[in-house]
Amino acid sequence: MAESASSAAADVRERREAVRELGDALRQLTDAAVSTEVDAETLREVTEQVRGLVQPLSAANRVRGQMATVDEGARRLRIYNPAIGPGNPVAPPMRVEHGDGKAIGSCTLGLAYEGPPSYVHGGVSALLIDQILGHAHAAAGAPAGMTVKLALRYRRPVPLSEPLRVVGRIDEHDGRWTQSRASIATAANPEKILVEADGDFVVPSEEQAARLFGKVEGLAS
Ligand SMILES: CCCCCCCCCCCC(=O)SCCNC(=O)CCNC(=O)[C@H](O)C(C)(C)COP(=O)(O)OP(=O)(O)OC[C@H]1O[C@@H](n2cnc3c(N)ncnc32)[C@H](O)[C@@H]1OP(=O)(O)O
Repeated sequence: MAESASSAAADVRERREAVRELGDALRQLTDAAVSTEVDAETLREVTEQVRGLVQPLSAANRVRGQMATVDEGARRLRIYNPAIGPGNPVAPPMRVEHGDGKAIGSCTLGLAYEGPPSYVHGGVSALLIDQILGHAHAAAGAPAGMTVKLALRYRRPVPLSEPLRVVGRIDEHDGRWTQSRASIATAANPEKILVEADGDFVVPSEEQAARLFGKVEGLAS
């Protein structure tokens, strides 16, 4: 029994590693796809090859309402999270550390995240900010809730292809409700704030949580 449990755990670890490798390969592919200038014939050849990859992956899959079997609980490691998940090709992925009651994220964004030419799309900045504020709750020891308000000020454009520093912290904590603050700067010039944001988060009540998430399979708290 103990042996089969440890072999199941080893299998999940192995799949987790493979998911990360696939995520890395897909990010390379995405970067190549949004920066390519090859001719139409080459584009169509590659399209056929990529279509051929869908079926093997879909042979066993999950749908809405099922947690990924490679996740580690709802709050610890979400491997397909679109901001930090190494398995999600949409994710840069941002790496997050905690220090001094704050959450600090690092990432470099390529052409897949371009908005104004050579700068980051404003919606991508909002994604990173929302995520870092989630981690700021953990860094401050506050219960993690859901974003109910996010206000961003885009003070200067955020450059592509430069290491970024994303910082989030909690200002006020009152029961289920928190007020928080975040910023984006380049790692090279962390004092010059490019984007700043205020966010309000609310922890769903038991009744709200049951209504929103009660039917999700594999959801560990
Ligand atoms: C390891 C880390 C991983 C970190 C993982 C990182 C995760 C990334 C973070 C991503 C987060 C998201 O994107 S979340 C996805 C985007 N957000 C959403 O979809 C949320 C949608 N909104 C909702 O579903 C709802 O607003 C709920 C369920 C969240 C809340 O319901 P509600 O009806 O709006 O609010 P309600 O129950 O009235 O409760 C509000 C509570 O807050 C209090 N409250 C409200 N305003 C204030 C205020 N100004 N000052 C004090 N308190 C206030 C109220 O008194 C009440 O407390 P009391 O009187 O009851 O005590």
